[in-house]
Amino acid sequence: MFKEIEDLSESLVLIVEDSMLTQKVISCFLEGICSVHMVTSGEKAIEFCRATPPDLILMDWVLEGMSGVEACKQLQEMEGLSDIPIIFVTSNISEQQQDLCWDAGAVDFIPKPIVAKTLMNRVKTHLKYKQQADTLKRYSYYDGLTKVFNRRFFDMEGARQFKQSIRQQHTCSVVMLDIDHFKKFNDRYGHLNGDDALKAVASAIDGQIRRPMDGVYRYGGEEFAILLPDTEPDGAKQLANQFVDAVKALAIVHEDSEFGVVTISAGVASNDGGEHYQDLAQLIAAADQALYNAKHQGRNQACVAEKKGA
Ligand SMILES: Nc1nc2c(ncn2[C@@H]2O[C@H](COP(=O)(O)OP(=O)(O)OP(=O)(O)O)[C@@H](O)[C@H]2O)c(=O)[nH]1
Repeated sequence: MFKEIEDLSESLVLIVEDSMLTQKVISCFLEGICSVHMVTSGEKAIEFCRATPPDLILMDWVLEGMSGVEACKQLQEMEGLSDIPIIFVTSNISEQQQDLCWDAGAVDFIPKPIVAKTLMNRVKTHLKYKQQADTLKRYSYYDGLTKVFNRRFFDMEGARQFKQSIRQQHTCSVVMLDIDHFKKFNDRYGHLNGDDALKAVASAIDGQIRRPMDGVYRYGGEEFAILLPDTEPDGAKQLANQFVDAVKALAIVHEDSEFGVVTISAGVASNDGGEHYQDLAQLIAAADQALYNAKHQGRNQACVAEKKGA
């Protein structure tokens, strides 16, 4: 599982240090282990992390302007940045100062004057921990078979995106997809071929996604959900039709289907920025009803949910 974790060369370490000499010493010791970027203040460190979150931060205690401890505290409180490990590199640190570092969220210390072996080993150890944590996170968000996001992540991310769309009065759309006559496919071609078909369908759907915030999730056995934040009903319908066409174009033979190949049906629902649907469950129920209509009207097509009260 952790095979890919051996190589640290792609890991990025941010050095926050105002002495040019110390910057040089640290980057020299880390050469060949990982990539490094250097900044001279806590403010610049925060700015850099916002744009390019590093895998590890080596933080000086005494800095011009914001102190290292203050920068550490602020980073720990920022969404998406709180899991970046921070090691303090500092000399003559008192017990009270050590307390302050731990309380701010530091994971370790490296004493000055810097001993090359200590620096290299601490950096390697923390980069490996970070890689392992990132890998575990990835595994817990993805579906093992199809490599798209899993249901657990959908439940978390979907609820968050739905709430955000209500707060910002933006439209949020969802497409529910289901493979047509998949039971018959499994019965005729076997479960392993069924698994291969599922993988190909997931990849074809994922291949249609262009915006970074859009996401494909395996919702159930042969059912997928696609979350489309900031997407108007027309755009969602267009994308749903693209999914239908892309799966048909795979031309996976299915002799027990009226289409001769594997196809999908899709249902689309959108909350139009207001309180159209109370929560994500209602939005999904509407998309599911539209999916049912698509099945009922002959499959291999996408239907849009009827407006409430229509
Ligand atoms: N190979 C494989 N099959 C799966 C997996 N998950 C669910 N299925 C199968 O998908 C089939 C779904 O069958 P149904 O719900 O009856 O739907 P359907 O046959 O696609 O019929 P319609 O939806 O009406 O077109 C079942 O036979 C499940 O066993 C999986 O991970 N791998």
